[in-house]
Amino acid sequence: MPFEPPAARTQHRLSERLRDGILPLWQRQIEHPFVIALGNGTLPRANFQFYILQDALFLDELTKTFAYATTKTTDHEEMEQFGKFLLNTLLVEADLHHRYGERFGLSPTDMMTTPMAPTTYAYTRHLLTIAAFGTLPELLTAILPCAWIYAEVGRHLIGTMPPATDHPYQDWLLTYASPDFDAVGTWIRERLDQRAFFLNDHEEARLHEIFLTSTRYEWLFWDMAWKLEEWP
Ligand SMILES: Cc1ncc(C[n+]2csc(CCO)c2C)c(N)n1
Repeated sequence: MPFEPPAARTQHRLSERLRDGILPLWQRQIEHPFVIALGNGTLPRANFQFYILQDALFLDELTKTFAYATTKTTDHEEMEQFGKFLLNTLLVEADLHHRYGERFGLSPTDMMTTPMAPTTYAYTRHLLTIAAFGTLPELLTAILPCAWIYAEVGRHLIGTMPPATDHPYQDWLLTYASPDFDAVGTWIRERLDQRAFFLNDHEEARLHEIFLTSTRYEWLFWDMAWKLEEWP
């Protein structure tokens, strides 16, 4: 059933209306057993390895959504920012993956020849379809949960239990709890909120649907790595 936004626009900011419309699902991200085990360091290495391999494939496609974003604006500041996100996604994440790849004895070829699991495939098709055919507000909405949820998960995990120096996933936790990473989500929210003024109810309803779908896929991504998802 399509998502029904609340009739009254009680929240001033569109980004807050989007999140408040699906708060229970939002909360369930930090309650997922994969996230809890990642935070307390008990996550089995096989699950983390599966996650890192799938995430490397995911990030390659996310990079392409930023490339599409530059074609949907004439504002130079936005074009510059999308270019920075594109490069940053490639560099920072490649570095994180490279380090874990080395630790787990995985070569870049191992990483790139791993097939996408069903959820990685479905989530990236969702993002790329909107990136190719959608408007800029639709694209910003599609990528917002990915930036926002990771910043919240990072902050939550570091806040509840600062990782010991021998924590196996310390790099991952510090990357996503860093203010630099939080700035990505903040910038996307600001841009989206600025554009919200020009959207009619129908267009806003479409954004609620897109936001819900991306948030569902973020939850499914943890779940995929927890269950080591396979194709039938
Ligand atoms: C499934 C999945 N979702 C979100 C992120 C977090 N993330 C990594 S790079 C980037 C964009 C800005 O560089 C974001 C949001 C992830 N790693 N994997």
